[in-house]
Amino acid sequence: MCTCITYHHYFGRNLDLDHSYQEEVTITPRHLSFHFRNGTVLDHHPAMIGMAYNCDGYPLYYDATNEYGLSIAGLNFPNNAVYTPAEEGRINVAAFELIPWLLAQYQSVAEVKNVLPQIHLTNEAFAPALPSAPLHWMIADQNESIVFEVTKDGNHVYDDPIGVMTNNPTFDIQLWNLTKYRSVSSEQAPSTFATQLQLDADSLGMSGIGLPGDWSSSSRFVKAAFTKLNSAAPDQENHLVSQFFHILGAVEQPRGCSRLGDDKYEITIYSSCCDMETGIYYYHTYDNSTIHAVDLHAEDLNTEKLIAYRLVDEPVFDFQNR
Ligand SMILES: C[C@H](CCC(=O)NCCS(=O)(=O)O)[C@H]1CC[C@H]2[C@@H]3CC[C@@H]4C[C@H](O)CC[C@]4(C)[C@H]3C[C@H](O)[C@]12C
Repeated sequence: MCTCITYHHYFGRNLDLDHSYQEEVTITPRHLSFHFRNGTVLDHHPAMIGMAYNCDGYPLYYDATNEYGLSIAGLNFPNNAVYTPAEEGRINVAAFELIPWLLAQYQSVAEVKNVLPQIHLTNEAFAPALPSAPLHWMIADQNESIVFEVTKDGNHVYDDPIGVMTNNPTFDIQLWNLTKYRSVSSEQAPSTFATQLQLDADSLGMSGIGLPGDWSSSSRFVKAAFTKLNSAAPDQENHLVSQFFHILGAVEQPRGCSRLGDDKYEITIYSSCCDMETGIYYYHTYDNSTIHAVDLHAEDLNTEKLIAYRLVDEPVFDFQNR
């Protein structure tokens, strides 16, 4: 499972999975030539930065942001995502191509909103060993967020007024589910149990009782939404980035709490936070909580080959007395 959020001008996600594909922070320069399965070739386009599994020089992005700040993340959507074979006369885009297709051609969510209804997502695999993954996408810029889902009844483009997305069920149900929690609060609430019984508060934070604490997709949605929407951070770059990771931290998965089988557990492999204004991609991994950063504009972007940075994932302790 995964969780994706926007916060101020930042966009990022937790990638929750039992193993890493050796993904890397990956910069696609402006002249990498994209040969899309529908025949379109784009050999100059805005540069992009994000997390990708790089296969033969092609970036299979999980999440990415382009030079204009347009950002997209793919999240698991099992049993709901429906891709079908390419059809003549439609804008066929293989599911693995959606991120580069949009980031190479558009600058804002407003533009993307107009094209998504026309796109036909196909089930073409990148390679036989990499069949298409059942995904849905959160797409954002500095002004707004949307969610794109293709299910058995077609394309859905939802406004995402809270800037949060997780996995199943479909986005309309995730949003509606929030109504169950309409009375939880970050304030110190008065005793309302019954007029004839006044109950003292044992601690702070009690008005949040009722918020889910488990790691299911719909629970993470509620908890991430609550944490983000009540978030208060000093309005300075470094504090906002730090706060961003705390919001994602509220729904991160410690190894052991969600077992997939034998020795397999779902964990938060990495958490990312991309500055949509500057193109700086911040991340930390499961075993290294130092925030590392890669700057899109520190590279020569007028080139043709992927630029990739391996994730730092070794535990490191910074001793203060030796
Ligand atoms: C699994 C991940 C979602 C995390 C998640 O939600 N895990 C819940 C598991 S569980 O459902 O709870 O058991 C998703 C998110 C993005 C995906 C990659 C996108 C590019 C590429 C597309 C190709 O077509 C197939 C290979 C490819 C590398 C994809 C592999 C994998 O699919 C990725 C990592």
